[in-house]
Amino acid sequence: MTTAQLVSQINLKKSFLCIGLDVDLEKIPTHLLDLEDPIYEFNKAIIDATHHLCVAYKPNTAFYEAYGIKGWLALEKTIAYINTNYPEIFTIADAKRGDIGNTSTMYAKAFFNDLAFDSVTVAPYMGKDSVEPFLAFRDKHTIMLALTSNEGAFDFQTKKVDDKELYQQVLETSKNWKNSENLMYVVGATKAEYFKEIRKIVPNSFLLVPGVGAQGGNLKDVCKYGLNDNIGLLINSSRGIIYTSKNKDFATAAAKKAEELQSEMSLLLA
Ligand SMILES: O=c1ccn([C@@H]2O[C@H](COP(=O)(O)O)[C@@H](O)[C@H]2O)c(=O)[nH]1
Repeated sequence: MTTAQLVSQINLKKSFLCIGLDVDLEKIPTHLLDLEDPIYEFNKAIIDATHHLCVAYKPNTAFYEAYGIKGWLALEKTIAYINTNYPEIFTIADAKRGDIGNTSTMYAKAFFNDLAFDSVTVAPYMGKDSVEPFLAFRDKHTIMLALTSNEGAFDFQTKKVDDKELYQQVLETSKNWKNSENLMYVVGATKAEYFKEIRKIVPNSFLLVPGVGAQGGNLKDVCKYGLNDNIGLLINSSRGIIYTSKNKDFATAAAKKAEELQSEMSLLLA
């Protein structure tokens, strides 16, 4: 999916919501556990109930890898289900990869070619030659960690390097990499006070913003400086939406939560 197509979906749905599909078997309704593939059945129900309210889904691969081969198959089936039934939805593999060049190429092939995700998250720590293999996939998007939502973000990301904070260096440096127009960045909703500065460095880039909901981030605070002429934001909520109810009504309960966020977004876009 191109950025223009993503923006057009946002305008159509009046939503820049991304729903995180972080499936934990201990948190899903128990009646699903009797089924052949509970993870997939849970996702399918959530997707069918919420696809009109969001523009993106973000499975975090850890929640699938934790269940071994069954988990990976459920991930494969989930992304195929979205691509087949809701091709207008932007898909994000939250895998936080990045390695020496030839290894990164294999990661990129796994998520872009084999699983057919639109995008994958990568860590910038190993630098340019670890990220450019992802950027070489011109019709895909690479979403690089810039300033993360967790407390530990302050351990390194805000430390000064050559007079600038490390996350600023990451943003500025990456703009010069080959095919950098395919880059988006992760910035945590819990770091709302940094968005003004971040928008000075990357005014036009899309930002994937996790941390609304369970981590306490606030949509309005992020939008104050985060929105740009192209909207430029994908706001993620995972636990805050998908685990609203543990009963048989879990999918409609999730849709209700998603609708609350979508309504707030539609007002901010008006
Ligand atoms: O800085 C980051 C980067 C990634 N994440 C991921 O986003 C979701 C958030 O889930 P919630 O349940 O809405 O808190 C999860 O997959 C994280 O690994 C992040 O939170 N912060």
